Amino acid sequence: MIKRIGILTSGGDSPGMNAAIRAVTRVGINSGLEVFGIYNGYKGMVEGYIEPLTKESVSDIVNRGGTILGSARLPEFKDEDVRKKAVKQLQKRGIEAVVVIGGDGSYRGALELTHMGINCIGLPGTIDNDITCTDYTIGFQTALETIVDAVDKLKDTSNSHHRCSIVEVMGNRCGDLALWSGIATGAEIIVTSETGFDEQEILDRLRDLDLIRKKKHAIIVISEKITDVHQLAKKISLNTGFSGRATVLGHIQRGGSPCPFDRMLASQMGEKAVDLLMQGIGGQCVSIRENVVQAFPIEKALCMPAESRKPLTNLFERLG
Ligand SMILES: Nc1ncnc2c1ncn2[C@@H]1O[C@H](COP(=O)(O)OP(=O)(O)O)[C@@H](O)[C@H]1O
Ligand SMILES: O=P(O)(O)OC[C@H]1O[C@](O)(COP(=O)(O)O)[C@@H](O)[C@@H]1O
Ligand SMILES: [Mg+2]
Repeated sequence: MIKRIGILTSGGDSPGMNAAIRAVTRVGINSGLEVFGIYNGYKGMVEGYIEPLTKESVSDIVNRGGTILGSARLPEFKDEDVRKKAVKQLQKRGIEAVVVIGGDGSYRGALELTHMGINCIGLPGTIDNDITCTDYTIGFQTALETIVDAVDKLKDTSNSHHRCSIVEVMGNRCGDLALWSGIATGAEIIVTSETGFDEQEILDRLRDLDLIRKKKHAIIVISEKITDVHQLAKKISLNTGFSGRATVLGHIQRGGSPCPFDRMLASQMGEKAVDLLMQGIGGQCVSIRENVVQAFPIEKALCMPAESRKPLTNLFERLG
């Protein structure tokens, strides 16, 4: 039976990571384990920035955004020699297993560590919702709320000025934040890597919305890394009846108090991670599928093709 586990947060932070840290710590301690916080992701693991966590040290964080453990990206962790240093740091402290809260990159690190004898369980902490084996990642719903709030506000001012507002949202090649928020705010156009980007089609559609549909404003929600939204705004001003304005929401989407759904998800997933480690299981990640929190092999999770969002794209078109 294991006695000591570690916990870390890695990659881009997400609201709900703290709730997951709290759940792993409290469930772990209540199950007779000693729990160690590993600071700044894999960087802290390599450097030995590791300290014990107590029930008290995770008090009052269930509602806080960010991560009390800090997060970092350490590309060198792909190097086996660097990982060996990390394993030594864990062994020195008798830490036999680790809960890794992060996205797909962090999962790769967790799998490598498991292969090196440190059982790891991954929890999906990312706003992007780009972990295919889970219906929702911890932080996605909160980020969605932030985006919806921002778009609602932009809608007001766009309406007053006969404007087209382009709102660029995060997602790192996953269009879920754009698609969900576009539907929830009644946007006129949604652009993701799945829908594709055709500038001419967008300009034609905006002219139609202006001249035929007599719309007072238009909202375009677009995923990051698709086009230069400021240039697009200029083209809209030049070629349609709307004046174009672009807003890049940026890191504001990553902050804020987690919504109840994310707090619940983080708590349930944290509990599951501890239970798995106590059964001697590693190399798995926790997911929620059709409302059931369950384990899934990381190896499979990393090569699972993204589910088509066609049904939601169709819904969006039928709502137009
Ligand atoms: N192939 C890999 N092998 C080992 N560690 C990795 C690998 N890919 C990523 N990592 C580690 O995970 C960290 C976070 O990955 P990243 O892709 O930036 O964020 P996320 O986990 O949120 O997707 C990286 O900085 C690196 O330390
Ligand atoms: O914080 P950075 O380094 O600017 O990275 C921005 C990226 O991180 C994210 O916010 C979250 O991505 P990960 O969860 O995979 O780290 C992406 O949506 C975005 O592309
Ligand atoms: Mg990622």
